[in-house]
Amino acid sequence: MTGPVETVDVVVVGMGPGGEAVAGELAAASLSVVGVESRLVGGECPYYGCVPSKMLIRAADALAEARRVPGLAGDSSVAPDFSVAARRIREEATDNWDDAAAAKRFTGKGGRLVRGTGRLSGPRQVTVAGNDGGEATFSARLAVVLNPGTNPAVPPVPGLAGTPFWTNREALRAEEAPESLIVLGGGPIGAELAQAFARFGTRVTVVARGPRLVPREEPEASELLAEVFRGEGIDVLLNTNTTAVSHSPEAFTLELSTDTDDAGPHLSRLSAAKLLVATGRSSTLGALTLDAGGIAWDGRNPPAVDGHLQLSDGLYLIGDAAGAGAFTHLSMYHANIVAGHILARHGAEGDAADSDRGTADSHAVPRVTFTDPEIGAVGMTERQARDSGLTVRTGFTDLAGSTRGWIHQAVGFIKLVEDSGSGTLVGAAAVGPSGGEVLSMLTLAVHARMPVATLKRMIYAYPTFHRAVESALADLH
Ligand SMILES: Cc1cc2nc3c(=O)[nH]c(=O)nc-3n(C[C@H](O)[C@H](O)[C@H](O)COP(=O)(O)OP(=O)(O)OC[C@H]3O[C@@H](n4cnc5c(N)ncnc54)[C@H](O)[C@@H]3O)c2cc1C
Ligand SMILES: NC(=O)c1ccc[n+]([C@@H]2O[C@H](COP(=O)([O-])OP(=O)(O)OC[C@H]3O[C@@H](n4cnc5c(N)ncnc54)[C@H](O)[C@@H]3O)[C@@H](O)[C@H]2O)c1
Repeated sequence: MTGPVETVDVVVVGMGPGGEAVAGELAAASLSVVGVESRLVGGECPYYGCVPSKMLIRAADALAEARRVPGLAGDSSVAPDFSVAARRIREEATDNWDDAAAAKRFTGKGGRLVRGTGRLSGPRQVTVAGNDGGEATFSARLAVVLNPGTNPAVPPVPGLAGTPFWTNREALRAEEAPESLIVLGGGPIGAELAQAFARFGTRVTVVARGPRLVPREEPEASELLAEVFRGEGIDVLLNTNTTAVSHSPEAFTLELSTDTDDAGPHLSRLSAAKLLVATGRSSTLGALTLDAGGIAWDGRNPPAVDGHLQLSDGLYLIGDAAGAGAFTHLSMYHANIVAGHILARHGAEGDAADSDRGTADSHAVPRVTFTDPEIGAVGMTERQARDSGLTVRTGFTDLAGSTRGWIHQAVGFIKLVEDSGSGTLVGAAAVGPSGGEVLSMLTLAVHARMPVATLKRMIYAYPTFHRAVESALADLH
């Protein structure tokens, strides 16, 4: 049973980066928009994700750079103070995890913010269980946009539940660097935070279940990162299952089982002051009662959307929850497409504006893992390209062998993945200092399906990091 139903133009459930963008644009275009948010307007990225993690990483990289002075420019001594970065995160980035400014940004555009948990109660109807205990139901004339994001996943390791482990949310609220830290999971969250804490003096061990760090990236990136981590004093345990966790006031203790090639699993025990669980994300779709909106869901994979991100007519699913990648830029890209589609449907912008924004295209999604070296990548890895049936040529160049790489004493590489049938790049990785920035030209090449022949005729400034792209092109074979 629901109470009286209020009719508005658009309801957006989940005000993370994509939700906030679509709701804000439509409200500014004078549509009546209700934005529903159960936690913080802005979502994971500004409070517990991209922004605070990159502030911590920026600070940690400054420490690492200062430690590179010997051998280049004399002596240096570095006295890390985690509280400086923690204060910047608290005061400058998150306003002490208070979203008043973000909420005002939305309401200032004419939007109406409803704080609570939304669920579908009809194909284009949302019922909100308010954070204040009340309930409200909204029927949308034009559209319902679902942007619920994800939550940290917690693996079913015996003993883990109920211990005061960290997820990214607690780690990025830390006021001091712990003496020691076990990071469970070697994906982007685990890798970025492991290196950042280690550079502040924390003794870090990464425990990864699989055979490599950042397993979605090229194997060369995984190998290089493991080598760099070990060189910085971070222990990296691969192929390692955690069979039990216990916690005392002093420490977490993990029982580990490491797969070895020869004598069967190696059993060991590891203790540290803190435990960070970074083993992936869990879906938030269950709370949305998609079936009440006429959408069948298998309870696991995100349901399919069309090119305009619609689950059904006027019901959209965007952002991390749509399953095409968990990146802020992808959530914002979705938001732009959906806002154009809704405005066109409303008649506020013509069909031309909608077609200008296009339909969702995932062939050139860039991603950057902000470790040092930075791992920038776009499109398919070599494995993905081969598995998709393409005839593949790859080109590789070691950054250390380039002039800039040698001057800089950098480690890294450029790897190109070409579909030799079309003579275009379908994927690329730029790993090294500012790898995410070097990536931009490769993202353009993959996005625009630029012929490799054109790229080979381009002039690459000397001595830049991106000039290594020319060597990788010459290596395509
Ligand atoms: C540590 C970390 C670092 C990251 N670094 C980067 C990075 O450098 N670059 C990058 O591109 N991405 C990064 N990401 C990923 C990025 O944070 C996400 O891709 C981005 O936040 C996704 O936005 P979203 O809007 O889809 O979801 P979210 O940001 O998760 O927002 C969803 C919102 O919906 C709300 N919500 C959910 N269900 C309901 C409901 N039923 N009713 C009401 N509200 C609801 C939630 O409270 C949340 O506020 C990082 C993530 C983490 C955790
Ligand atoms: N720079 C960025 O853009 C950035 C940074 C951080 C996160 N993110 C996004 O956030 C998402 C989540 O990141 P994540 O690193 O949590 O997830 P992930 O799924 O990418 O990696 C988690 C890793 O943990 C491993 N794992 C799972 N269970 C385990 C266990 N019990 N013990 C040990 N290892 C285990 C998995 O095999 C996997 O390799 C990513 O998809 C990413 O797109 C992006």
